[in-house]
Amino acid sequence: MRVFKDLWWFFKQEKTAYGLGILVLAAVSLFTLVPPFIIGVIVDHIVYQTLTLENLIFSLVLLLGVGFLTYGLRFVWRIMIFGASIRLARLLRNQLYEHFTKMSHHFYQRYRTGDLMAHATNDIRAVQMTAGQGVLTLVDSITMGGFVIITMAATISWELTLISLIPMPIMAFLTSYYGSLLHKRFHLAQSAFSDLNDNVQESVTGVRVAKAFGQEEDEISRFKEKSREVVQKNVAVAKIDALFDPTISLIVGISYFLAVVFGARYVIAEELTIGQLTSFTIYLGLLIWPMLAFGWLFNIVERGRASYDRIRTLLSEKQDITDEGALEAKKVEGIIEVQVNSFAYPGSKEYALRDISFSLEEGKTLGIVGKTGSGKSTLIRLLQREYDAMDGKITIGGIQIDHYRLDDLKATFGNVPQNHFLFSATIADNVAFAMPKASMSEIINSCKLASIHDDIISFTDGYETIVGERGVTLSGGQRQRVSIARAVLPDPTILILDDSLSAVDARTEEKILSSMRKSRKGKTTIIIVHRLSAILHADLILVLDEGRIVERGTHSTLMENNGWYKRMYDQQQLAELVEKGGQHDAT
Ligand SMILES: Nc1ncnc2c1ncn2[C@@H]1O[C@H](COP(=O)(O)OP(=O)(O)OP(=O)(O)O)[C@@H](O)[C@H]1O
Repeated sequence: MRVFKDLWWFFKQEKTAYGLGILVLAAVSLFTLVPPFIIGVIVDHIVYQTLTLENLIFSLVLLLGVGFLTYGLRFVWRIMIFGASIRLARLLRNQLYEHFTKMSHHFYQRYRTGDLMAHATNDIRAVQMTAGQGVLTLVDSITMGGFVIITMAATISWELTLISLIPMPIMAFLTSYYGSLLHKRFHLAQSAFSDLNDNVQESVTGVRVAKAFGQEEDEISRFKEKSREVVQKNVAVAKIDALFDPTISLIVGISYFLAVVFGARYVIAEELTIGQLTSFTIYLGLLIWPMLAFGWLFNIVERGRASYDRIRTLLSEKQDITDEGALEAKKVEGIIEVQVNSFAYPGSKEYALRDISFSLEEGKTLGIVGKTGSGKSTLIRLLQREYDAMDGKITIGGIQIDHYRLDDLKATFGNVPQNHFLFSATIADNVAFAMPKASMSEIINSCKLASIHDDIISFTDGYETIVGERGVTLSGGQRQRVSIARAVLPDPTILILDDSLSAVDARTEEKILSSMRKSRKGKTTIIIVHRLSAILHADLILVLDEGRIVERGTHSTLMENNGWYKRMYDQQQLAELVEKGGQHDAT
């Protein structure tokens, strides 16, 4: 029952709904006691042949009246209690969603998407059940059960009541035992479901890779295996679930047996009337629901507790990048100065960056190159404050980046990440993602800048073309250019292109870069590339290797250096020449 204590904050917040709902529920329990009583009285009238038409009509009207009243009241408590539980689900869903959106990359590395989805659906449903069905079963088993037992004992026979209730403690013991078993098995079923969710999510996302490698059969059999596991674990839950009802029916059956055997003896001894025994057996029938409710209560509460614990654990995950210590709102601008002595990713022992120091005047272009895994993306992640835990400091305009507000910092950067993502929406909406109020001409301008405008207008629906999940209807190069258009639309103070031109040909790349040079005059641009011809005009080029800067300068100074940069540049030039069949480009 601890979950009720844990959810107390919500019950307090919804005290009117729960207070009224519980009162009405109790009133319904009270009114339910009336019909068995009336039936007992009518039976006695029949037995003693004292039934008059007036008596009968009066009793029937009373039965009808009580029937209609409980009908109305049942509607009211449902709206009150179940309505409140739906509001709790909405509240938790919103809290979780808000929390997810605030969490950093590190969080998403630790939790699998499938798990997070399962928490946001199944767990919330289980908590909603606790706040709705759970409260209902708790209140109903206490009020209805209590009222019925008191009425039986006070108005009919306390001895017969005691005898008929003898099997009850066994039921309490069994239901609590089943409850704890259920909790364990439910936990396993839930994690198997999370696993399956994860598997589906990964398979759907990677379906093209699976097809390309002819791995469909393997994927299908992996899925079947996971699916079989989920079924197995859920059957294990269902087996315990299935024991609840028969156990309760058996115990109720024994109660009936005791009531009829001993009740008949009381009737023969004339200590009870037949009408009273009739009422008694009907009351006993009324006890079935509270007993079932009692059994279900364990079930619901066990699930609710496990789910609520998981949700709270998620919600208690601290945001690792916060606004704490930030100044008042301030535009982020000025010279970028980086002094990173060392940085390792959380949980990793290896340093991803070491002794990185450079400065970049506002409006200049920085090129970052180096072998794969040399730390290029890491450097720009630190610059955008995606990770905090580093030894060193990064300032923009003389102010440490963690002294800026996060919103201000985010508004400064336009980023085209390596693994860009297009939403299942129109191209125009995708481009305007960071600036939903952008005019159509602004959207078109940024698409022209990204050299994607001509492609877009060649589609039947032009800018209204819907791109599928992750942009499956567009080619890799087109998707890259839509992402570039999205990043340049707000005309960011600092634009970052992280290997964002890899899928376009050299000529298009040059076209995009030269129009950017024109349109972004006076604004900072950071370009990470593998094709060195893209950064010939950069004001500063850093060559990284194993997390350190091994060369720095402009294209011409680096060429004089005779190091990795020159070797790489010459190699790439040669490769390009070979590609063109040994012909120098005349254009
Ligand atoms: N989230 C992470 N957690 C732990 N280690 C990471 C993480 N991201 C990158 N690394 C490691 O940090 C090092 C630098 O990676 P980074 O992505 O910065 O390289 P890169 O130069 O951008 O490579 P590429 O050219 O392939 O994009 C690599 O050894 C990589 O394995």
